[in-house]
Amino acid sequence: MSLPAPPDNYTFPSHRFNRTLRNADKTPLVLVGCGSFSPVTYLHLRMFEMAVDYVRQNTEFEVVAGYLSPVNDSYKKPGLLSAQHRVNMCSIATEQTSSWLMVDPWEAYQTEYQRTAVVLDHFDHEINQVLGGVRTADGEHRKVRVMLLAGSDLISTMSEPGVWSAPDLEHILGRYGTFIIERSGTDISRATETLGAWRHNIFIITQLIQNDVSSTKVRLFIRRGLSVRYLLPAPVVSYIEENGLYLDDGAPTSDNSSGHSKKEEISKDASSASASTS
Ligand SMILES: Nc1ncnc2c1ncn2[C@@H]1O[C@H](COP(=O)(O)OP(=O)(O)OP(=O)(O)O)[C@@H](O)[C@H]1O
Ligand SMILES: NC(=O)c1ccc[n+]([C@@H]2O[C@H](COP(=O)(O)O)[C@@H](O)[C@H]2O)c1
Repeated sequence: MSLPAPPDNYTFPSHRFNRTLRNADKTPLVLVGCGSFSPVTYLHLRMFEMAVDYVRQNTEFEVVAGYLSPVNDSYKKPGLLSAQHRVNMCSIATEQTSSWLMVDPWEAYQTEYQRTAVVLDHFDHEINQVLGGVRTADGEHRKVRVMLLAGSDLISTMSEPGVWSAPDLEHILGRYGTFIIERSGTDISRATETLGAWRHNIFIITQLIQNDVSSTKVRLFIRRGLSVRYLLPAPVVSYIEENGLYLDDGAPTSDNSSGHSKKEEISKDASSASASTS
């Protein structure tokens, strides 16, 4: 797939990228979490920790980096605050609470919505072509595997007609693969039953300590004047308070007033994707 030009002044964040593989027998892996992150919560950050534990205990991969990729404003999901605020909140959360997570604003700062398949291609390009992959302690080059990290609610939309194009599913699940964090309210076996062809590339992670925080609930609490402390990092709570975010339903979110639903938008993108890839 062809990649759009990078946003102005863009550089791929790699300051926390582990460029030397600890175990030369393992395959280097980068986890990419795509989502609205409006706002980012502790659960979003924990998804990466759960994935790292799962990878270490159950797979032949070694995680060398983890990225949050906030979705573009054109996604037009209700409650989607501007990309700038969402990127800022994700950056505050990762820089102040994690030693290895990074935020990539490439997708958020594009001039239009970018499908997840294209976002994964962007990561693959930056990591394997531009950075040149990683090396073992002996200096041997290794290509890095890029995989999507998602909750089971997102994966269940892959069986809904019109949300993802068939070529995109093949691209995401066949070429890259995914780690799925189970989420209460989604039946994981039903969510994945139509994805059997890519079973070898789909890893399901059980939440041993159930956490059903969602950005929607956080936004609702803020609107009602309820505390959201300890649901998201304290510096993110301060950022929200200082900027008066999420106090009312509409402003100052990104423009979601055009009347288009998320599904209509994605469906439109997905069909143009099918047309361009077939
Ligand atoms: N409680 C949770 N358990 C498992 N996965 C989650 C949970 N919350 C979010 N995710 C996953 O995090 C990713 C980013 O999601 P997103 O930013 O849309 O969060 P959200 O909290 O579901 O947002 P919203 O409430 O605005 O729909 C998605 O893959 C989603 O499935
Ligand atoms: N066709 C697609 O590429 C497609 C479809 C639906 C959601 N997504 C992605 O899923 C992520 C999370 O979406 P939600 O916030 O709606 O759960 C976003 O990054 C969005 O871009 C991609």
